This record gives sequence, structure tokens and C-alpha cells, in this order.
Amino acid sequence: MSRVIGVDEYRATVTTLIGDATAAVLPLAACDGLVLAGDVRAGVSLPPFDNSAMDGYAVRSVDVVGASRERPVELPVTADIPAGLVDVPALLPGTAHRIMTGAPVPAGADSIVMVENTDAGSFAPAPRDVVRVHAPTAPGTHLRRTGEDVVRGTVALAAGTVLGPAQLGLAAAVGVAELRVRVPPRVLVVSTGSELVTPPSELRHGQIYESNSVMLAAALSSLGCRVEVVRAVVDDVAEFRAVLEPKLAAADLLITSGGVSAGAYEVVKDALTSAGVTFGKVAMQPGGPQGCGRWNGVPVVTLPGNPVSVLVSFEAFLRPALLTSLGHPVADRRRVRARLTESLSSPKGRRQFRRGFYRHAEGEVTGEVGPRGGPGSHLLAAFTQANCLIVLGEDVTEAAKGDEVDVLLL
Ligand SMILES: Nc1nc2c(c(=O)[nH]1)N[C@H]1C(S)=C(S)[C@@H](COP(=O)(O)OP(=O)(O)OC[C@H]3O[C@@H](n4cnc5c(N)ncnc54)[C@H](O)[C@@H]3O)O[C@H]1N2
Ligand code: MOO
Repeated sequence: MSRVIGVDEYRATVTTLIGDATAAVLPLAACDGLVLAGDVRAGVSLPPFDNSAMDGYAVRSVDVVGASRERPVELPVTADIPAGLVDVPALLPGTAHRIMTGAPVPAGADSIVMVENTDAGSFAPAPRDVVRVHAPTAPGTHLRRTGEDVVRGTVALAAGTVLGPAQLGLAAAVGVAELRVRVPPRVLVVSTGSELVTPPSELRHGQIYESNSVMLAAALSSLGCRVEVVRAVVDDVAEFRAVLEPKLAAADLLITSGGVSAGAYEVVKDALTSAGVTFGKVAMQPGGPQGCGRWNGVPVVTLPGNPVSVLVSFEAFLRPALLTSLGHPVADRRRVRARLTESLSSPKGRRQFRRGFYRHAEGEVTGEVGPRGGPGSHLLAAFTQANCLIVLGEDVTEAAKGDEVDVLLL
């Protein structure tokens, strides 16, 4: 990576490096947000049996023809069917069964009269012997038919489906307890820099509190990754290797921050160049100095140390690469066009990602966007007020107030 590499090319390189996540079978509770790796066929229909959609009475519609409040039809109640009853007696002509929502419809009944259309009011603790029906009912009323939702043997969830609450609910409903999914990688996150300290240590002049690993861990966790963090490795190559090499075996991906640019103490660069990691510049701002490759076979992505560079790098290529690896059909943030509320400048030949705030008023065709903070990659507080990244292309050096620009919604 000696030349300056384009953002899209680098994103493709990192995507290839990370590769496809392996598939494994996990319990439903561990599958939220993951992508299904194989079709799920329904072992049962949904509903599995004809059942009542209402609390009321199962009847034959011909037995209640012409029923009204003034001229109720009286039927003997010959059975009580709560939900969960498995041996349901058949309904004989001229009778009714009291039935609850979700309970199996007895053979012989063709509809349900809801309790509100009878004299039973709110149900008495014990079923009455006789019910007065106040309204007629058409065949099929308040019946939920077998297979109306899912037919047994068909694909209930297709491979590639992103599993959220509804999808996991359906899997549970067809009797599945575990799913084959792409498993998020175990990521080792490492911050480097002899200036880094963590609370409760007091800062001495020249020191700063470490923040990159906290951001990366949060960003990675939101994709389902299992994260191990090493918060502050000093700028010493031997120490870097000694701390991290033993941990590699348990990692699918190593992400470092800091120590990759042109200084005299670039620990990551110095430790990993000989291991086969390539360092260079990506045509973006912030996030220019980058590196990637493998260390002992484990994919490594080395980010620059500035906090905003870390988070922008995550958005520009790590997040898309990981989403692709996990099989997500869409790896990109939603992109919209918006009018700039103030003019911006951008370095020639670099894709600039500015932190911005996007608004879109009801009925407007294009929303508007304004920057939050300057281009400096140390301005983390401004990032906390942003809801988007403003993207100024490699060929843009000036964008005027009122110009339309690309915006990535975070
Ligand atoms: N001569 C050059 N100098 C620099 C160049 C360059 O091209 N030529 N690039 C600049 C750019 S752009 C960036 S970005 C940085 C990247 O440098 P490093 O990856 O080596 O990062 P460090 O020097 O270690 O740190 C940069 C900055 O970020 C702070 N930092 C680092 N880690 C953390 C952390 N975990 N939590 C909070 N803050 C952190 C660190 O203290 C530095 O202030 O290089 C420029 N220089
Ligand atoms: O590329 Mo550096 O990340 O601009 O500050």
C-alpha cells in the first residue's frame, strides 16, 4: 500500500481480508440481529389447527339464523373448551360449546359467536347450561384456519433473512429452538500510545484518557461482535508483541488504533510490518494513515490514533466489511442528498467525511445539513452532536452554502 489508495478500493480490500463469517447453530436468544445462513422450513402449520379468534361460543351457523336481542336463540351448552384443551368433543346439532380465544374449534362447528353477542356477559366462573345468542353468524366467522399464516413444509424464513423480533418470533412459533446463522467475529481491540491512561489514574501533563477502545467496542458490539479490549499498550514493539501475540489465537480479527503514521515511535507499524501487515495512506480525511493484513494468519486492521479518525474509519470501511461478512443484504448507511447550510472546503484528492446534522422538514424534497465542528480529527465532542456524515468527494475542494451534497445517516 505504498501509493494512496482510494476509499472504495480500501473498503473492498478490508472486506476481502475479513471474509465471510463462519456459520454455526445458535439458540434463538443469541440470534437477534444476525443473518440466517440456511432456509427454515416450517415443521408445523400456523395456526397448527382451526381455532377460535374470540372468546364466545362455537355453533353451527344454521342453528342461530335470525337470532336477535329481542328474539334470542337458546342453545344448550354441552362443553367448555379452554385454550390448551387437546381432546375436544364434537359439537352436536342444536348445541353450543363455550370456547376461548386460541382453543381448537370442535368438529361440527362452523363459526364462533363472540360472548358480547350472547347473554353470558363477562363469562361467569362456570359455564351456564344454556346460552341465549343475540345475533346470527355466517360460516367461518371468528375462525382462524390451519395454515392461514404458514403452511407446514414451506420455507418460513429464507437464508439471508436478517433476524429481528418478528423473525425470531416466527421461528419460535414453528417450533424451532436454534438457527443456523453467520456468527459475528471475536474482535481483539487494542489501543496503543504511551500517553494513554485510564481512570482512576489522574492525568499528568502530556497524558490523555484512552477513548478509542471504548468507541470501537461499542461500535463492534452493536453489530453483534464479541469484543476483547486491551486498553493501553505502550509504544514499545517488544511489549506490543508480548501482550498481543498470545491473544491472537482467540481472535478472528484484530483492530488497533494509533502508531501507524510517520513518527519515530509508530509501534503498530514497527511491530507488524515484518509480520506482513501493509501500511500506507487511504484517500480520505480523516483516517488517512491506515494498515491491514494478517498477523499469524489473523486479519488485522490498524487505524490511526485520532478518535474521530477511528470512528470515521469504522463507518467508511469496517462497518460495511463486517456487515458484508455477516451476510447483511445492505452494508451501507442510508445515503441522502441535502443542501449545505454553510460552505465547506475539502482537500483535493481526498474524500472528506465531515460530521454533520441533517434535518428534513415534512413535505420537503431535500433536507438540509450543516457541519458540527471543524475537519480536525481530534474534535470528538462535535461528533456527539452529529447525526450524519457529510461526504465531499475526491474532486470537491469547495462546496458552497446551498449546494447539494451526499449525506450518510448514522
Ligand atoms: N508527519 C506526519 N504526521 C502525521 C501524519 C502524516 O501523514 N505525516 N498523519 C496525521 C494523521 S492524519 C493522523 S490521523 C495521525 C495518525 O497517527 P497515528 O496512527 O500514529 O496515531 P498516534 O500518533 O498514536 O495518535 C494520534 C492522536 O490520537 C491520540 N490517540 C491515540 N490513541 C488514542 C486513544 N486510544 N484514545 C484517545 N486518543 C488517542 C494521540 O494521543 C494523538 O493525539 O498522525 C498524524 N501525523
Ligand atoms: O487522517 Mo487523520 O485521521 O486526518 O487525522
